Amino acid sequence: MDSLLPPVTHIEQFLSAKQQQLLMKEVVSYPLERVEIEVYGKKHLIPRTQAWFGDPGCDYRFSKLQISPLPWPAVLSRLRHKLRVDHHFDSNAVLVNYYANGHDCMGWHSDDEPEIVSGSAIASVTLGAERDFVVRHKHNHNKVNFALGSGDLLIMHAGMQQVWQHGLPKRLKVTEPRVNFTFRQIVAGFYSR
Ligand SMILES: O=C(O)CCC(=O)C(=O)O
Ligand SMILES: [Fe+2]
Repeated sequence: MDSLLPPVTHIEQFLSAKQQQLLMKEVVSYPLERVEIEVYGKKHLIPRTQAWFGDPGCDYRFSKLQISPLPWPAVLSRLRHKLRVDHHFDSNAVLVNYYANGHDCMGWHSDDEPEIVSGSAIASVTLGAERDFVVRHKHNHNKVNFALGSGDLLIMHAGMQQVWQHGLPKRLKVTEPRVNFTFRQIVAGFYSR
C-alpha cells in the first residue's frame, strides 16, 4: 500500500451539540492521569492527561506501564454503541486523552501495539478546541492534515497503522481544552497469561 492519501474517513459533527455537552459533563468526572513514560531510558511525564476504559481483560501497555481498564462510564458507553449502530464499528476499550491547551500534544506514532487486534480500525472522536491531527506516510513522508473540530469522528481504517503514523502537534495559540477518544479493538486477556 503506497497511496498518497491515508485510509481515513472524517465525519464532521458526528455528535450533536447536545451529545457533546453530555459527554463533556461526564469527562469532568474521569480520573485523568499524567503518567510517566520511559523513552530511550529517560523518564518523562506525558504532555497531556489520560484515562483508559474498557471491558474486563482489555489491559493496555503504555511504555513500561500496564494499565487495566476502568469500567465504561454511561455516556461513553452510549457513544461506543452509537459507533456500532451508525458505522458498524465494534470496540472494547477506549483511550481518553485530555489536552488542557495548545501546549499539550502527542508525538508521532502508530497505534500498532501488540494487544490491539491486528489490522483493526480505530475510531477517534473529538470534543472541545479544534486542533490539527497530522498523518504522515512511514516511507515517503507524505503529510496530510485534518483539522478536527468538536463532535467530529475520524475513522482510521484497517491497515492504516502499518503504513502511516499520526500525531497532534503543539498549537501555542490554542488556549481551550480538547478531549479525544480513540475507540479500539483489544485482544481480551492478551497480558493476563
Ligand atoms: O488526540 C488525538 O487526536 C490522537 C490520539 C491518539 O493518537 C492516540 O490516542 O493514540
Ligand atoms: Fe494514536
